[in-house]
Amino acid sequence: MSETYDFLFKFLVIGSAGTGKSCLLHQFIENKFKQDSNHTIGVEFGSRVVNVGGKTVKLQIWDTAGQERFRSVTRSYYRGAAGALLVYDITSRETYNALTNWLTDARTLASPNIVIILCGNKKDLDADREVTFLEASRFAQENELMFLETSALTGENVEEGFLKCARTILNKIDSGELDPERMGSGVGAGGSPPSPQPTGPHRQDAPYSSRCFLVCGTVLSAVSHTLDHLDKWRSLQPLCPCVSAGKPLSVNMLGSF
Ligand SMILES: Nc1nc2c(ncn2[C@@H]2O[C@H](COP(=O)(O)OP(=O)(O)OP(=O)(O)O)[C@@H](O)[C@H]2O)c(=O)[nH]1
Repeated sequence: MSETYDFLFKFLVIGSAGTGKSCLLHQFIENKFKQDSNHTIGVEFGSRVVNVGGKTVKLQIWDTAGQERFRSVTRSYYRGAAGALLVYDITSRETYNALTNWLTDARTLASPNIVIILCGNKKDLDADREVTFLEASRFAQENELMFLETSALTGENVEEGFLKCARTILNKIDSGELDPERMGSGVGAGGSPPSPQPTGPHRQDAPYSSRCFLVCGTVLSAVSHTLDHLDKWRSLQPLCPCVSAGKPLSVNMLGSF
């Protein structure tokens, strides 16, 4: 059955490795905590239709890997995002200190006007807290971000985070500040999803070349070629026109990297 919605928003979930990005996405989509979450390889994807301010909005959410070695791949998915959850772990000052870099990437590669909500995740681990609510809210204020502390484990504020971001984007559309018709706005009208438009070697107009597979190989080199990992890879495959244009990936090809 096809879904109907008024708008489609492209969202990113960004932040350092281990902050709980995949668990936040899972909690939002499945309404439960993702047990045994592994590091994301490249980019994963989820979507959910929500009602915000009387409108039906489909959120197309890209969960990016936080590990540095995937940074060049994940950066190519920023373009055209309307909103982002910027995640740090309240029990890890290191992940908080990295926020400025993530923010710069989002505003440079997605759009200077991207709507960002800062999420201090693992709120349930208050006893191990390394970052206070007050300092993070100051950081948010100084950088014009919305801010919430969340817990992917208990579900606290997870829905609120995504909805707050969506509501702000809708308000910008209503006020005329954001033109949904503009290319790269990250907003699509009902039934016409904005394409992911990755840049770099995966960009839509890139002809097939060995270089494309080399980049894909960078992702794959981090993993052994078990069927489980092949499934992970397949979640990226439709986004890479180099692969989808008649060059299906096989276990043998994986083995050749
Ligand atoms: N206590 C607690 N643990 C959490 C929470 N969210 C995630 N975790 C744990 O934190 C670890 C990392 O979670 P992930 O969701 O895989 O982290 P990630 O940010 O997606 O990591 P990368 O994919 O490497 O970027 C896992 O062991 C989770 O079980 C939370 O809200 N509370």
